[in-house]
Amino acid sequence: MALGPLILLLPLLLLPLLVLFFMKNKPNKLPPGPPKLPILGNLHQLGELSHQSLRGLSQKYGPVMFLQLGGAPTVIVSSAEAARTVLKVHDLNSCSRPSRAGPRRLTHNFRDVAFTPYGEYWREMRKMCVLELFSMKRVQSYRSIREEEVDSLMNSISESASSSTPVNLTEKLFALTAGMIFKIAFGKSFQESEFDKHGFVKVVHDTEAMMGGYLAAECIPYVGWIIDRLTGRHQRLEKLFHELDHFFQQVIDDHLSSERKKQDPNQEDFIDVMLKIVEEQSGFGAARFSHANIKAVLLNVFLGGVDTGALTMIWTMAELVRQPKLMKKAQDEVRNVIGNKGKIDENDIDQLQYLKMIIKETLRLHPPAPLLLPRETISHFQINGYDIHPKTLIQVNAWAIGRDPQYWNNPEEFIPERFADDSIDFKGQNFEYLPFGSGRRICPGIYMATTSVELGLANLLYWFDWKLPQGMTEDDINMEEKAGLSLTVSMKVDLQLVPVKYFCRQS
Ligand code: HEM
Repeated sequence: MALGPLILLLPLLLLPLLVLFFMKNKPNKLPPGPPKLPILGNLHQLGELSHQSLRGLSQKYGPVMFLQLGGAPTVIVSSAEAARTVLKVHDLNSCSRPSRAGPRRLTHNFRDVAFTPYGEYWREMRKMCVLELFSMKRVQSYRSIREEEVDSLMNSISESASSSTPVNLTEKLFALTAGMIFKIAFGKSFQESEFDKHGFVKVVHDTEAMMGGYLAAECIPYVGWIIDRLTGRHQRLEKLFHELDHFFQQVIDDHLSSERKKQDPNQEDFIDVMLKIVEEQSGFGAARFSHANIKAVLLNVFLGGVDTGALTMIWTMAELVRQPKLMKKAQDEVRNVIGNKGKIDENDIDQLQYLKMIIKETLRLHPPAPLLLPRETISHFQINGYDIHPKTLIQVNAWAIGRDPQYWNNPEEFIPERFADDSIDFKGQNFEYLPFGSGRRICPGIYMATTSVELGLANLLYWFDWKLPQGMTEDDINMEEKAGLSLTVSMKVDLQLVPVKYFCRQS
């Protein structure tokens, strides 16, 4: 048979298939969003304080907004209702994480819990973390560590108080949370570790930048990898990986050394706990739990535990010193509850209701992770009638939601009393208030975080009055946020305050 007529008939034969194809892939209703550039998409509109620029854009385009961030289709969620739809109604559809190159490298190919895409392995890791590392019982077992670290900070502040010199609270509080995490996770003193203070701050911030940002290779096809090499980003990632890996390997080796003293089973550090799991190999299906898993989890703990807690305390002190009436109310509370006891017991903290409101208010105005951690969708769903496709990045702007006048009166003002009736908390059920996220991926370290933050702040308020350095007034405190592509947001300028002894410490 001649082929000519067959070729002519081909379009007719294919027509039904084409109709079916287009029906199945009918144009979708994506959320609205700003116009985009070729290749970059909307990356150029993010700015260095992306939660702020995204709030600006969402005021124009709506609480469910579509952006193309380089190669990544992204939906920005900026209302409590839309956050509820993503984090509760469609939690299972949207609880994965994007597989970016920075986290992939630093977590030994996603052997951690925080950055690992959703699946059986993540479920096992999350279970292990929740039951073994961050449980209430385990966190309580570290009480003496928290108390020792806070005590040593109070002693060092006392020295500055004797000479009436300002204290760099940003550095001190960072060293406090680092001190706690080093002992809890690595069984090692921060002061005696190889990281000096500034070196450590830098490592934490570099790691956050790598975890939060993109490599050009991920955004710009074909040539992106060249840009990463020219800008040095690729080399920085490799250097950081080796630096962290060397440190984690050293602390693991110390634990395996025959010279190490037998640990009190009631106060095992995180490495002790995880080395036992390596030995027993329970759970984790076919995947073996190895030293690489330990290192990846340690990285999460190091990132989750140090910066966030320190930032919460720093922003709190900055807000209080700007409003002396609130500072006094908080100090009166803690001094009345503790009296002349000269020691704050963690059991006393439950009575510090005003302090708890203050911490909630700080986390509303200054959530340490303003866009939570990025999520990636697994399957298609709709929000407000818009289609959200699989493999879409979802960012919830918790910072913008926490300052939205639709949910909060005088949202830009620091008013702890708004939490007086206790009906709103941060456990992920109030979608207008999400400092720890919500749903399957909610922060598993809430209890660990709040115990350290409450103890640290209660002590700062009990032992000292706080004055501004000479020549400064309350309005001079710079409350701006530091620009940078990071997962967390710090104050632009370090907080320096002068401590004045209220009680004399017996050290
Ligand atoms: C004030 C302190 C803290 C804040 C504000 C905070 C906030 C957050 C947020 C917003 C997320 C992402 C939630 C989501 O995707 O919905 C998260 C996840 C996480 N946080 Fe925290 N966090 C804090 C302290 C801690 C501490 C002390 C630890 C442990 C030492 C920790 C460990 C983690 C881990 C492992 C995840 C990942 C959970 C997962 O993906 O399954 N965090 N945190």
